[in-house]
Amino acid sequence: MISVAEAVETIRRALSPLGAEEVAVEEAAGRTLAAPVVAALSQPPFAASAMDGYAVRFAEAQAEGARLSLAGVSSAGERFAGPLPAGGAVRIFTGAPVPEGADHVLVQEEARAEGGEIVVAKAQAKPGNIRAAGIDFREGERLLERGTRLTGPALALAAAAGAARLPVVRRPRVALIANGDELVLPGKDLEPDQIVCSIPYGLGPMIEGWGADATFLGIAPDERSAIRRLVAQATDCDLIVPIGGASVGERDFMRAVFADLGFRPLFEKVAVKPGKPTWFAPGKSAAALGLPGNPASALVMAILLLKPAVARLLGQAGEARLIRARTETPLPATGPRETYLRARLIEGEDGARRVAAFGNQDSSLLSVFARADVLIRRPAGAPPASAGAPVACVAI
Ligand SMILES: Nc1nc2c(c(=O)[nH]1)N[C@H]1C(S)=C(S)[C@@H](COP(=O)(O)OP(=O)(O)OC[C@H]3O[C@@H](n4cnc5c(N)ncnc54)[C@H](O)[C@@H]3O)O[C@H]1N2
Ligand code: MOO
Repeated sequence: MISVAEAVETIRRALSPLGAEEVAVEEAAGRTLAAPVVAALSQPPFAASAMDGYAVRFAEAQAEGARLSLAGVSSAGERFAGPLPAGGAVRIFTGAPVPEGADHVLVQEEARAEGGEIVVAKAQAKPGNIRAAGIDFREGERLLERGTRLTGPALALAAAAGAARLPVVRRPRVALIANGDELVLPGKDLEPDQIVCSIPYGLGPMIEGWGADATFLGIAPDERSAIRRLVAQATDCDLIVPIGGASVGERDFMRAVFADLGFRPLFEKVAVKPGKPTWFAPGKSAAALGLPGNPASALVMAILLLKPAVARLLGQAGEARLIRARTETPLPATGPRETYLRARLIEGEDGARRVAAFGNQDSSLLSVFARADVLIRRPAGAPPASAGAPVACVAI
């Protein structure tokens, strides 16, 4: 059995980033850059006032009571024509170009207008209140790297730098296939021995949140031909995620059907709890990542393996950021599999973060999963941890 880290590495090696397309900046939220954003202009393009007041020469405006003659106005959008005359001041507004020759903006609260003159009402300590041209970024500067997920602030930066359209990676298409004679869609009356198929309704939004499109193709009964029919519908997908039927039971057909269809298994079990019967098999045009049928196992493995798979297709670095915290409760020793415990973070008043694992970690429990915000990661073969011990957590 391979470790989670090896499984992630295997998946990353087997998949390659998808092609690019161009979208308008207002359409690009949540997309991933396929090429760096390079500034087409400098920001600010000119030295700009940071305050409303008067553009002056510091040396002429330093002393309280100094008088300067008002030479004109510089507004945001319309600059004062010409340089600042000797002994002069230019009325200026925040964001307006600073006239040539001025090296200070006297804020209006520290000045008095008297007829055509400005009187300095408070001695000035040092020149300031001017934003130099290009302090945010300069033309030609590389601002955002390829593989960056476009957040609001990143898009504001791209727009400020003159990018009206952006090269982004095509959204990966992920198909979900449920499997099991016992499963029915939500809202249907249950016959005896049936349960509701729930996992796709959790995976779909998670996948969309990672930047891919998810389609639930339906439930295949435990029958090879039915599974094959659903797989055939996933033709234009990049990833197929069969759920359940992954284990060793006589009716666990998933891996076998995919193998028959030419998908080449690279791993069939992972040394992790929950989620051991997780498998990965790249095919000709798509790769299959099979998740276990137990709901918590499926969702844990989606976070640990499906998320990095989507990140790889998007050309992202995809390193999971770990959250450090101290465990609120003692934790048992782990067995030979790396173990992930559903848990809740508690922000301590002292700024120290604590994390409380739920008491029941059964891999069928969605009631616990829905209340969890992190997974505590315990290494394989770890000894018991006492309350207060530091642990690493993965965000859900
Ligand atoms: N003898 C062994 N038995 C099992 C082993 C093992 O190593 N030896 N592994 C166990 C582990 S660990 C897991 S996890 C499960 C997963 O098995 P499968 O992937 O084959 O899952 P199923 O048997 O199809 O289903 C398990 C469980 O989950 C329910 N399920 C399935 N799909 C859905 C869905 N879409 N929505 C909600 N619930 C679903 C299903 O009804 C079962 O209750 O195997 C252990 N057994
Ligand atoms: O790994 Mo299973 O996923 O332990 O319940």
